[in-house]
Amino acid sequence: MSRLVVVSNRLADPRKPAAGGLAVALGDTLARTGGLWFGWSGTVAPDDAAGDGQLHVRQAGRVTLATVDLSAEDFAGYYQGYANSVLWPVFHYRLDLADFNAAYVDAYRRVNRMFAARLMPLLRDDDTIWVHDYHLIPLAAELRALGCRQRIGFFLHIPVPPPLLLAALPHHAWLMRSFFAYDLIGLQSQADVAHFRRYMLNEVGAEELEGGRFAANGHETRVGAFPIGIDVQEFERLGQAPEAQRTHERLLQEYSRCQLLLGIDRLDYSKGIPQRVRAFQQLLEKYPENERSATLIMIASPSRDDVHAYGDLRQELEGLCGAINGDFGDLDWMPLRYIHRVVARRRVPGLCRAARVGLVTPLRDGMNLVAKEFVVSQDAQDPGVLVLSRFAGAAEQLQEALLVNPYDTEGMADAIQTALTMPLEERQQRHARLMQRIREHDVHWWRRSFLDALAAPAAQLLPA
Ligand SMILES: O=P(O)(O)OC[C@H]1O[C@H](O[C@H]2O[C@H](CO)[C@@H](O)[C@H](O)[C@H]2O)[C@H](O)[C@@H](O)[C@@H]1O
Ligand SMILES: O=c1ccn([C@@H]2O[C@H](COP(=O)(O)OP(=O)(O)O)[C@@H](O)[C@H]2O)c(=O)[nH]1
Repeated sequence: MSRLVVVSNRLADPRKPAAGGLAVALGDTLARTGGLWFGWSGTVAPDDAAGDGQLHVRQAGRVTLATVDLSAEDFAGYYQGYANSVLWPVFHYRLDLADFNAAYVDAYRRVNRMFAARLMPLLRDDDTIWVHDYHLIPLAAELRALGCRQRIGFFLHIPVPPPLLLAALPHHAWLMRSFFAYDLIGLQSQADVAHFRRYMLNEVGAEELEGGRFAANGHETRVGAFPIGIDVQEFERLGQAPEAQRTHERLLQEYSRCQLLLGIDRLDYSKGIPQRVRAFQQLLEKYPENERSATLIMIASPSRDDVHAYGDLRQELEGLCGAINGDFGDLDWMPLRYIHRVVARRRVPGLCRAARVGLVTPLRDGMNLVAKEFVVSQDAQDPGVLVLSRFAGAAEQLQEALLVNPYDTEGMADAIQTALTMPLEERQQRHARLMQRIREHDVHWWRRSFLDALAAPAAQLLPA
């Protein structure tokens, strides 16, 4: 059997908890298959250090972790710059937040070339290479230029915007053509596949062949939707462990007179956090029976702090939360608990189980694994209700959630009220259907279906 080589910017030690869906999912995948995980070490080398690109190799269970450092200049230009100030906002439909600084794309190319050069000597002939996410779109082209002949698959964890938005990227033609160096491209949803297809046909002039294949300039690639899932069994085990149980019991005690609403996100403008807070405020105004009862716990863990737009968001949010607590709070009740810290993953199931309503309301999101974790954490006899943005990738699968438009404050407040007052039988029915879908399409299904498609002959049809 060929060895799996996973390449991603962000790594996690598969034996440790991690915030961020990509690291969580890849950790779960590699813990099962073993293999090599290659990417950024998370370290920015000081200017006088031996230099960027220094390779560190260590073993974590069955997984070999091979990581490289970045220089301060590359970290700023590649990670904070092109990846998170250009690609992230554009792919999340936020052209207004994009910073098209010409130096960023140079750093992005440089780091992708450096990654390819460091990875190449570690590869074996029969390896299967699986590259992840927007940080590394040109990596396969760089590897091919160095003579790499192994099969290379790519999975994009973030959404694909409509072609005209993509075309606003100054280097879109170069970037999008570099996808043709991959044998297979996986996207999160059918909506993403539709946008990708239209871009390839309209902007690249690619020829569409059978089975999700596209051809242009003598190269061919395949594209399909492979919605990422969670490790349901592992998450259920986590939920039964003492730490999750303790978290659950402590919350029930502390908030015994309250109905808890919960949001867990990285503090990111794509997650619609201020919009959610405004909807909660509207709930308290429009349905005053919730005063002294409905309490929103909002975990907004620190993320990409040095990127401008993230700092602005933090300020906005802190102002909003303070205003709501000031306007509605009393000596013995605060409507909102805002926590700007990472919550250990082992506590997440206990937190979710204590909540009557899970609020997952991004303006745009590739998938959103918290939506799935919330459902799996519930007591099937007395489950909480998931309020889910129709703009999260997860909404294509989780149709039995209460789907909302996060831009519609009043509509969202009404949906939260519906969730808070939903009869037990309806909650049970919705939960059972959601569980079935999440179990069927778990992280192992995701890995298997992607890797099977990558191993299959190019002409084989992709799953619809
Ligand atoms: O690595 P960071 O810059 O700290 O950011 C964390 C991750 O954020 C994004 O996660 C995405 O992947 C999830 C799993 O597929 C998906 O559910 C979510 O919708 C995406 O936003 C990013 O794509 C990752 O590269 C980051 O590691
Ligand atoms: O304080 C936190 C915040 C998030 N997470 C985990 O990080 C992942 C977030 O993944 P998601 O797909 O929802 O969003 P992303 O952050 O990747 O955009 C989920 O597994 C969360 O349980 C966590 O463990 N602690």
